[in-house]
Order: sequence, then C-alpha cells, then structure tokens
Amino acid sequence: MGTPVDFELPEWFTKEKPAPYSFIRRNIYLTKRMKRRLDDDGIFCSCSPSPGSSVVCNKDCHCGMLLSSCSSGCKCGSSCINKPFQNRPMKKMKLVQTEKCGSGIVADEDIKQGEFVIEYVGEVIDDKTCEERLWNMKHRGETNFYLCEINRDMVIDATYKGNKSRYINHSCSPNTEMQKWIIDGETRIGIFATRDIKKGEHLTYDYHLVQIKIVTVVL
Ligand SMILES: C[S@@+](CC[C@H](N)C(=O)[O-])C[C@H]1O[C@@H](n2cnc3c(N)ncnc32)[C@H](O)[C@@H]1O
Repeated sequence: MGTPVDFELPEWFTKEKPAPYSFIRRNIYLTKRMKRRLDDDGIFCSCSPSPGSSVVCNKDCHCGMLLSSCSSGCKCGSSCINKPFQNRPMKKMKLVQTEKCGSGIVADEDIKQGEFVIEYVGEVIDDKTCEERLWNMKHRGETNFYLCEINRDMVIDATYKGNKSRYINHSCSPNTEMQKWIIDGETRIGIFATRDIKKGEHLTYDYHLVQIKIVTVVL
C-alpha cells in the first residue's frame, strides 16, 4: 500500500450540480443511420401558396397531419411552415434546480399550445449498446436516465451528449409532449407544447414509465 493521497471529488459530484455533458445541435449516430428514401415514404402534400396568405401548409397540410416535415418532393415552396425542426427556433428556457427532482427546465418566454419547443437530441445507439450503458449506469448507482426510444432497435441517449431537453422532468399532467417526426426520411423527436405555457413554468412531459424503476415525484 502506498502513502494515502488526499483528493477531492469534483464539485458537480458533491454539490448535486448537473453532471457534465457535451452540448450538441443534432443527433450523433453511433449506430447505422436508418434513413428512408423520400420516394419510399410517399408523404407529399398538395398545398400551394394562395393569394393573400403569407404562409403555406397550415393545419390541413397532409404532411403535417402525418407528422412528416414537408420535403423537396412537395410543391409548397419557401413559405411552408410545416418544417418545425428546420424553420422554427427552439424556445427560450432556463436550467434550474428543483426541490425533489434534481435539475429541471423552466420556460423563459411564453409558449403557445402546439408550438415546437425543442428537439430531443443525443447519441443514437442500438438496443445492445443501450443495455450495456444501462447496466454500467446501474453499477455506478446513477439515478438519472436520459434515454428516449425511437424504435425497437434505436434509442436516443442524452447522457453524454445532448441539449437542454435532457433536463425536462416527468409529470402525469404535463405541459409538453414528445412527437416522432419524419424529417427528410430521418426519424427525429420533437417536444411540443400541449397547452399555453407561461414564462417561469416548469416544462414537463409524460415519460410513460414502463420499465425504468424510479421514484417519481408528483409534478
Ligand atoms: C431526463 S432526466 C431529467 C433531468 C434530471 N432531473 C436531472 O437532474 O438531470 C430524467 C431523470 O430525472 C429524474 N426525474 C424526472 N422526473 C421526475 C419526477 N417527476 N420525479 C422524480 N424524479 C424525476 C429521474 O431521476 C429521471 O431518471
């Protein structure tokens, strides 16, 4: 045995500060990217600019109804508003410490029902990697999980890389929801407001908890 050495745990560990992660704007694929060809989906709208209206592809756009972003195969042109991930900026939001759920997110501006709030981004991993990561996290005694399933073999993991969406907590009466959108053949997850949200309100969505056993606090 050598001489004992003094060491200090990093501040984020001792002071319940959020664990470090790298900020990313778009998903990073650690698994094979499943991109469908535009022709395969066959989701195109027949919207076209109408005189007197500055926007195209409002509520009756077929692509929007099918949670598919308009693509180059549509004829709607540059004033199309059915491109939530590409054209609409994410909402202003702030990271805060909550009393019982660790970190959380509050809106830093008013948000209207139906508006795009933020994209859930992270590393896209397959089921096997997800299982390995979960196993390691369990061994490290971690309690915060940042996983979101895209399909049976694809999970977005925002543990090490992500954006502020990773801090949005669970609630059974949430004010946002996750929606799976097809953007140019790629499945991406957006968080949208399910009601009007006032500046300062906590943002939450329903995790639909099935397998991950966590003690949830009623928000
Ligand atoms: C996506 S993270 C949300 C951010 C997290 N609170 C943090 O401090 O980084 C999900 C984790 O937050 C915690 N969490 C989220 N909502 C919760 C709730 N309603 N009650 C208790 N814990 C919650 C759980 O530990 C969960 O695994």
